[in-house]
Amino acid sequence: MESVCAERRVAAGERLGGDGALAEALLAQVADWRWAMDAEFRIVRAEPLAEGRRLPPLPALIGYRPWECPALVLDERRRRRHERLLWQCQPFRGVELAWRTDRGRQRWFSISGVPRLDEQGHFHGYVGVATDVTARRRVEQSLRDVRAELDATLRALPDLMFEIDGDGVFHGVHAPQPELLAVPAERIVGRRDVDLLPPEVVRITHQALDQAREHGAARGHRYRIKLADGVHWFEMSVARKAGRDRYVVVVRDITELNALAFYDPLTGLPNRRLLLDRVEQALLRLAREPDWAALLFIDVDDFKRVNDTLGHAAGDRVLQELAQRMRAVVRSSDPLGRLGGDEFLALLTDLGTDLYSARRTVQRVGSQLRERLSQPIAWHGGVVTVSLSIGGVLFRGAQQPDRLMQAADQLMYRAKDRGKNAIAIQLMSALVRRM
Ligand SMILES: Nc1nc2c(ncn2[C@@H]2O[C@H](COP(=O)(O)OP(=O)(O)OP(=O)(O)O)[C@@H](O)[C@H]2O)c(=O)[nH]1
Repeated sequence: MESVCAERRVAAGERLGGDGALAEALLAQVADWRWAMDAEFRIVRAEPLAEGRRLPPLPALIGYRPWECPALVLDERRRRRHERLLWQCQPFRGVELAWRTDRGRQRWFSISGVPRLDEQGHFHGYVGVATDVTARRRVEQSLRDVRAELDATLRALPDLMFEIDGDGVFHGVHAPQPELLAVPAERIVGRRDVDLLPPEVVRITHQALDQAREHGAARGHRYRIKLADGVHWFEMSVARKAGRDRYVVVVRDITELNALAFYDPLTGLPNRRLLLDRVEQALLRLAREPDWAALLFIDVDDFKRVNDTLGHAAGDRVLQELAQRMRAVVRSSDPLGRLGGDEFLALLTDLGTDLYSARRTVQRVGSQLRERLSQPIAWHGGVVTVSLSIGGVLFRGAQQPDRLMQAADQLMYRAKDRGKNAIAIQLMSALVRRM
């Protein structure tokens, strides 16, 4: 069947050959040089189709089979396929082979050929043309290089990556650490974020998408999600894909960074920054409520002595143990944290509307803190015992955080002045008159 087609093509060539100059001109438009092979597949002719084309030295091919010619580079797989076609006397097109030039560079040619058959159908070799496809091969190679570089970059990044459209439908997922996914990767593509993620995460995602739709990119959108090993914090960055309502979303696990930025590494309590932020948030809420609240400034007595007599490591151990005991006394919903050194702060909220019972609660929490925290702490076969001085300021309504802190600090010093291991409680309104 193929050889019948080939014969037809040869016949057509002959008809065109009637107007040889036209056929030549046409051929020169689509190819760079032509060649002929004998029945043993040896190249017997190789010549340019037009003057002035920069071609490798074509005579270098003469007398060789393509796969034996030193100038041509044909890998084994391609060689076998090509040789098989020739042995079957099949026409072929678009076989690409490399030509190594003397300057050590490669040029690529796409070769097409048809068998030469005589009237009895006897095979006499091949004729064909070749086209320089080096430019296209170089573009393909640089695309492959870009792709390989992107792949390597992706593999080096620990971040989760998603492709999502403006309606929140996922079109792709890249998860080098699958344990960070809230939903297994194979269940994500083709589904909407609202069906997979908690509403708060969906809200933050759409905020980021809206921003990226308008400005091209969005950064720094943070959210938390509960995974198998606990709560993780993530930061999301989004970039819009050119000209489409499609977005690349990069999600970084910032749980550890977050912990470093907001938690005291020694005690695990909120650090000064997070603590003051939480206190400010709570004060905003309390300003609209009738309930009393109290800010406690807690300072360890003679803590320097622990460091000086038992060493810094003993001091660290004491601070860790005190923090744990404080956490057990103060309600978990109330802000508690380490201000620095041996100073801690707790905000007791929702103490009710009755001043007398609010004051009694503050007194009770203060006593519990002093009682529990002064229990001996084991250290290298012995024990360490410390006491606390606490200043407590009772307030309600709108308050300025720094004024409250200042008042609680003053009261803590009043407790120290009374010989330490004491608590001093006062109403903010009474203090303000004297401040
Ligand atoms: N081990 C340890 N010591 C710390 C840390 N941060 C601060 N300190 C020490 O805590 C001590 C705090 O001492 P002060 O509050 O000035 O004084 P004090 O000895 O507690 O005396 P009073 O406050 O008057 O009862 C200093 O010696 C600091 O070096 C820490 O993270 N670990």
